[in-house]
Amino acid sequence: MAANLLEFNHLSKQFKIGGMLLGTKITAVDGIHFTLPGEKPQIMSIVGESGCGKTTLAKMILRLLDPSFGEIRIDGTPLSFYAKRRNQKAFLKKVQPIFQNPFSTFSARKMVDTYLYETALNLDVAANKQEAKVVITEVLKSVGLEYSNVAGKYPNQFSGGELQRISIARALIPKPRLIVADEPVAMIDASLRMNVVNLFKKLKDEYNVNFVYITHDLSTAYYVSDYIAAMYRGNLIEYGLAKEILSNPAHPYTELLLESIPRVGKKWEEEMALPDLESKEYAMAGCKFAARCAFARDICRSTKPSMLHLNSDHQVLCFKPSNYEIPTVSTQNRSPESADGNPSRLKI
Ligand SMILES: Nc1ncnc2c1ncn2[C@@H]1O[C@H](COP(=O)(O)OP(=O)(O)OP(=O)(O)O)[C@@H](O)[C@H]1O
Repeated sequence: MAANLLEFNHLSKQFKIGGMLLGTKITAVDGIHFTLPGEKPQIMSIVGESGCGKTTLAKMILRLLDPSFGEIRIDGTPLSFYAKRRNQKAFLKKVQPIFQNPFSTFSARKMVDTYLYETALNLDVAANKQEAKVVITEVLKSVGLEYSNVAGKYPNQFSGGELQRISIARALIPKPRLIVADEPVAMIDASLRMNVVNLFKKLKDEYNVNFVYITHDLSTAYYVSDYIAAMYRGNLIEYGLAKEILSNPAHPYTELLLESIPRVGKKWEEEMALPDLESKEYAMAGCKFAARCAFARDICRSTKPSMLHLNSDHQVLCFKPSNYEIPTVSTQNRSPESADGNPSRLKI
């Protein structure tokens, strides 16, 4: 049996904020524990509003940040294996990043094809410039660009969308196992976003490559995802096959996110503005979403939910689908039913 592509084992990342004396800790990623199967290429979207921990998680997958607790494994190998200097090139051959802003990915003073040549030569994909040109021509073609239209040009001679396609081409050069794309379309005109995201779908099969697609924009995740991981204040609140989650969201927060889909291009954080709650929510005793949840009962405020496996393809961090029952809480502690169960929809 193929190893899982990714395993997140009780993964947490804490940051210290504030001064030495009055400082506090924020748990940006909080005990995340799930796996992404590896037998065929997948696109897993990590979705959630601003500040939920998506970028922190992406940085840990890319080894740009070390976990505070827990570990990530890729194809069964802990990422700590790649910390050794002699294994770092192997990591770059296996995992490639695409960042949000293509204009800061490429220096304004450097021709963009220089980056492509460097990647091909440094990662041993090509032995010389001539071989590199063949590889570069192929990857550019895969993202819909001609070598002759790219070579010798500077970043400011391209649109944001073109430049992001060049970033994707560069990431493809070592034929990686995984590409981690953190908000890759956030800086691109709304009308061009789907072009870029649809490329992931095409490249997934063409290059047998997996994608972790990080976005606050569920409307694009909706079309490309095989798996969806929804995050809220550092917690993984729902995870599973995209078609399961999209047709049958189990967490009230995921439901709200799905309701926002028709409003393509709207950033959730623009309407879900509750910044004063943020630090309180991170430190809450119970479910971090309880203060905003139309279904919350006392148990949600007092007790942390644990992951409930609804079926083999779908899990949720919520008491509601289990009818507010948890094995570890005695019936005396269970709270009385609240109101009508008819959600007054939160405005997002
Ligand atoms: N280096 C850091 N030091 C302190 N706090 C941090 C640091 N990086 C992230 N955080 C905090 O961790 C939380 C999660 O941040 P993160 O950037 O991972 O969220 P996000 O979901 O990617 O948000 P966005 O979509 O706005 O980038 C936030 O409260 C953020 O302020």
